[in-house]
Amino acid sequence: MLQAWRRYIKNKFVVAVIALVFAIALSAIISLFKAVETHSLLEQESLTPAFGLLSQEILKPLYIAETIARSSSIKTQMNSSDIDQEAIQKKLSEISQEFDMEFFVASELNRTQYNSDGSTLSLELDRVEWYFNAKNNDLEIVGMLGKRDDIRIYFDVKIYNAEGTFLGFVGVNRKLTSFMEAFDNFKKQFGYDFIFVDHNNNIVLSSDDRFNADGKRIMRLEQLAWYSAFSAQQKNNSQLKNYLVEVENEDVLIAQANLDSLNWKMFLVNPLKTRQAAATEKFIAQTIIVTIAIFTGILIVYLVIRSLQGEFARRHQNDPLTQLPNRAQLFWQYDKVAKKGKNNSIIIVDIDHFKSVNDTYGHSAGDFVLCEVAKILQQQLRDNDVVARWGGEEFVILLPAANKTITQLIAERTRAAIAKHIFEVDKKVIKITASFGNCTDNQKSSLNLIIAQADEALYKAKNGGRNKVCSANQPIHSIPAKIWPTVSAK
Ligand SMILES: Nc1nc2c(ncn2[C@@H]2O[C@H](COP(=O)(O)OP(=O)(O)OP(=O)(O)O)[C@@H](O)[C@H]2O)c(=O)[nH]1
Repeated sequence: MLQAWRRYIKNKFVVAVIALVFAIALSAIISLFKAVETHSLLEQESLTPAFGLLSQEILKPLYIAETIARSSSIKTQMNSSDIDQEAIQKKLSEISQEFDMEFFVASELNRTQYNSDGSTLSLELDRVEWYFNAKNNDLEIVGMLGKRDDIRIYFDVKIYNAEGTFLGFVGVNRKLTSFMEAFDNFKKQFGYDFIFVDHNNNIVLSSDDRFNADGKRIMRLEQLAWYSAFSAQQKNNSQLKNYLVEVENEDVLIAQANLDSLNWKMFLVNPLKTRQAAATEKFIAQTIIVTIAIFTGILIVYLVIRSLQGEFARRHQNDPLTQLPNRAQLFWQYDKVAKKGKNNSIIIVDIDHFKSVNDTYGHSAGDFVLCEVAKILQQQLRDNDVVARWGGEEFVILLPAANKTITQLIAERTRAAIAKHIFEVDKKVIKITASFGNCTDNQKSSLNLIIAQADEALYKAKNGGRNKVCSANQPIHSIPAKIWPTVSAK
């Protein structure tokens, strides 16, 4: 018994270990795929708002200024020496309100700047330096940034007539306060810094204040450690790219976007250390959760299969000799019957002097008798009755919903059927009889208890001379607990 338990526990342990290893391996694979997926998603999620901000705050004013510079109505106005100031300022004021930016048009012909707020400015050589610098510059669009405390972005786009003659500028300026605030939040959330550089690799604007120009000096891209780690090819790349560079033993992810019309580049700089730690934590947490889920799943499936196997075995276990249900199945059948109602009866049938059949005619003759008796028992019973081989030369009949009188009648009829049956072995007729003990229970008692009482009655029948039917008359709850061993289905 102890050994069986040890074996049982050992088997369970092996199953658990196999399930655990399997679960860990499977969950690691799942988590890995998931982690790669999550990482890409995070990457995407973290970059999308940056590009969103970029297009909303920087590119939009630029595109609007370009569109105005190309519009034929503006060109016609600027080409004329008699500019309709009212019309042009009305137009600029409308656009300004619509897009929440300030615009101006600077005319080369009459050297006047018309602002969207209705004011004008005379473009005199000594007073308005930017105009003459920008005019003489090769760049078609000039981008500039104001001071950090009232941060604004300025774009001046050159206007030409159909013949290619320079007519002046369309200018736009936009406050970048919301851009900087949004980027500060973005930096807190994703750890990125942004850096804008112009065509000379001068840093025009950065979310890291250390890199912004302070009036005395302008920082250059080449002064940044991660840029020095770029290869020559990477430095010259004008495409939209992601690079992974190592700076002082730390991985830094750089995303580069080019603002072609301005000749600017924008870099998003992300030190990966914190993100890697977060990704590792996420991976471990995911692996643990998935492992527990898979392990629990496997164990549940295993236990369900075990229980179904037990149930199946109990239902279908038969005695190999007589093909009658065995003791385990009888218990299972009784449980079913007992749940339904009271008045269940048990008859124990014990072949008389069976030992002498074996001794006289041999063991196979004894087997033959057992099979014949089994057939007789089955023939005598109703469809719902169950006859099982209890062991040796003993049979148990379960009569659901049968009262004492019916039980006695059935037992008596069966006894008579065995007694008058002709058992013929090797052309010799063997006289076989059986003794019967029965008990009717109306309290849904355990099968062990009912059988114990039927057995008492059988004992009386044997003592009374055999080939007899005796009934138990004691109330069932007063029976001393002589418990029959139950047989497990395994
Ligand atoms: N042939 C055969 N004999 C069995 C089988 N199982 C048990 N027996 C025999 O059944 C006999 C039972 O003998 P006992 O318990 O002495 O009972 P009995 O001879 O029937 O005597 P009473 O019950 O007192 O009438 C034993 O000889 C067992 O070996 C079986 O499967 N096949």
